[in-house]
Amino acid sequence: MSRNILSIAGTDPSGGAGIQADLKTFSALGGYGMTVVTALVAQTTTGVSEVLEVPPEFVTGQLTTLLDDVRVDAVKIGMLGSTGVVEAVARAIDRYRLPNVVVDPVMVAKSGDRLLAPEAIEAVRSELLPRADLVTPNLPEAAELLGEPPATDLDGMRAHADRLRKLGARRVLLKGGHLPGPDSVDLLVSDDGGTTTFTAERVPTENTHGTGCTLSSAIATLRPQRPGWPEAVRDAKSYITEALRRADDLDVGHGKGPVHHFHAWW
Ligand SMILES: Nc1ncnc2c1ncn2[C@@H]1O[C@H](COP(=O)(O)OP(=O)(O)OP(=O)(O)O)[C@@H](O)[C@H]1O
Ligand SMILES: Cc1ncc(CO)c(N)n1
Repeated sequence: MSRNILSIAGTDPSGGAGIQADLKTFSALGGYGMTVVTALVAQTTTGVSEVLEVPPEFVTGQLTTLLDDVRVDAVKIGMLGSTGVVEAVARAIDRYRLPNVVVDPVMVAKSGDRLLAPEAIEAVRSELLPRADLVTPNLPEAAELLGEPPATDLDGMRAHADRLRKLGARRVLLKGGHLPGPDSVDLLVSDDGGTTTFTAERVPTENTHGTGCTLSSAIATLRPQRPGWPEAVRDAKSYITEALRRADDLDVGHGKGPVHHFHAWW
């Protein structure tokens, strides 16, 4: 049976992050990809120049139109932008009992540009985390959600992941890509409180645009194809690592280029 995977996120005309990265990832990993757009973002490998938010009522319109027709097997939630959109998405998760909800709490692009209004962080904390089967923050995002300084080592990451679970997320994958060191280590805290680390050798590339979007989309796509979350995370981590290793094969833009979503095909 084919699996339908939905991305609820913003756009990236350069194709490396956001909805575009999500669709490529779903497709590369054997999912049928679908999208609900929350914001139109004028951005490329060098940064964001403009954002046009989609009104919350129209996000709801897209969701109800789609979900009244199509069965969804997993959801990846990325850039939401505003409190109203966070609330619209939370209502749809409840109304349609959406399964396998992966929340990537996107706040700031790699270029440093904000993708979530500061006042919307509270809505992500109170409305979205309790509805997430898995939340996938990077270290600064976890720190913002907790109102604490970012973790600087694995013990600190464990403490932050535990606290995010106390805020209601069923599982937390805290991404350690921002820590220095020869390895890039992510920490999964499962619904029973058990922890698993996923370690990959750090790839020496500047082309890291959209890594977070790609990882969360890979997990959402693989979850219905694997026995559990740890297996989905393990195989998603292999996918993003190989996509990073092959990123320099592409020739896209003058800044931080995209990862190679179709490395297994080309
Ligand atoms: N240079 C690298 N080599 C290997 N793995 C990496 C590298 N950079 C990031 N990763 C991995 O990529 C995944 C995404 O992590 P990262 O911390 O970069 O996400 P992010 O900051 O949310 O990304 P984004 O900028 O797209 O929002 C994680 O599994 C992380 O460990
Ligand atoms: C639309 C969008 N979502 C997420 C990110 C995170 O990098 C980005 N740059 N753009």
